[in-house]
Amino acid sequence: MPAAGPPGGAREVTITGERFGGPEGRGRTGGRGSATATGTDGSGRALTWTYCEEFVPEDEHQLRARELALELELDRPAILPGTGSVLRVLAAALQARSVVEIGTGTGIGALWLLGGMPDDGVLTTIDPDVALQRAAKQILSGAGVRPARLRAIAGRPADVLPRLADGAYDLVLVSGDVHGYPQGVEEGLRLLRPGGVLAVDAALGHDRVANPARRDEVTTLLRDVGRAVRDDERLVPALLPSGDGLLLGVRR
Ligand SMILES: C[S@+](CC[C@H](N)C(=O)[O-])C[C@H]1O[C@@H](n2cnc3c(N)ncnc32)[C@H](O)[C@@H]1O
Repeated sequence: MPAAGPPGGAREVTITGERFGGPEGRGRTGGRGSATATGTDGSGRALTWTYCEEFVPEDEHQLRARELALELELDRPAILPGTGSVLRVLAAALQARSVVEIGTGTGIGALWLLGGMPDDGVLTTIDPDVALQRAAKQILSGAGVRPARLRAIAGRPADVLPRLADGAYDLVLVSGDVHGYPQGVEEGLRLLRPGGVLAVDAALGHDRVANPARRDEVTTLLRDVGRAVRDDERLVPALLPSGDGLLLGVRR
């Protein structure tokens, strides 16, 4: 499957596995695919991106969740493995016992996060789609996640987030609907304890955010969210090119 790779010029990338991205989307695999990439600009950036995405492979449960996301044709792409592995590292480094995820999807992000959290850690995951959340719970249960570790709340994040306690969380992942990102970031700041981490998935918007010629609504919104996190004095920011971009901020 030919697909464009990360910024850096013309290139050809062939990745065996699932499709990801829009017209400028990068190729993506379910974690077991073979990958070849030829950076015709000689930069090797596409090859590097693919290598990093496949560096920490996904397990059978994550692959099942990814297949389900493809079958259901979710309007937003699922969290990619490069992003998931960084989230797991963060959860483990923080020894995160309380994590919030906005946008459950089919449970891919949840599996990565829970994989890094201690055994008594609880993930609160919010999604407006009840049926999807039920499917995610089945996948998580099949992966051996105890029910006590999962607080799945079916509802609109705009309604649910204000009910969560101030400063009580180690990590907040903002994913799901991009239009909810500004509120997700603001609520995340309120929910995080000092030293906690705010993470925003898909922050590079299929490579459009970095391109100033792209001024469509979603790209502009993502760019604004990035700047807001970068310029917020309550956060120590970073933007990683993993997956479709992972925007991070540590709560001061
Ligand atoms: C691909 S994102 C899920 C990302 C997810 N964290 C993962 O692990 O892949 C798709 C999800 O966003 C959810 N969604 C739709 N509207 C939403 C909203 N306003 N806020 C948060 N999530 C929303 C959809 O129901 C769907 O489950």
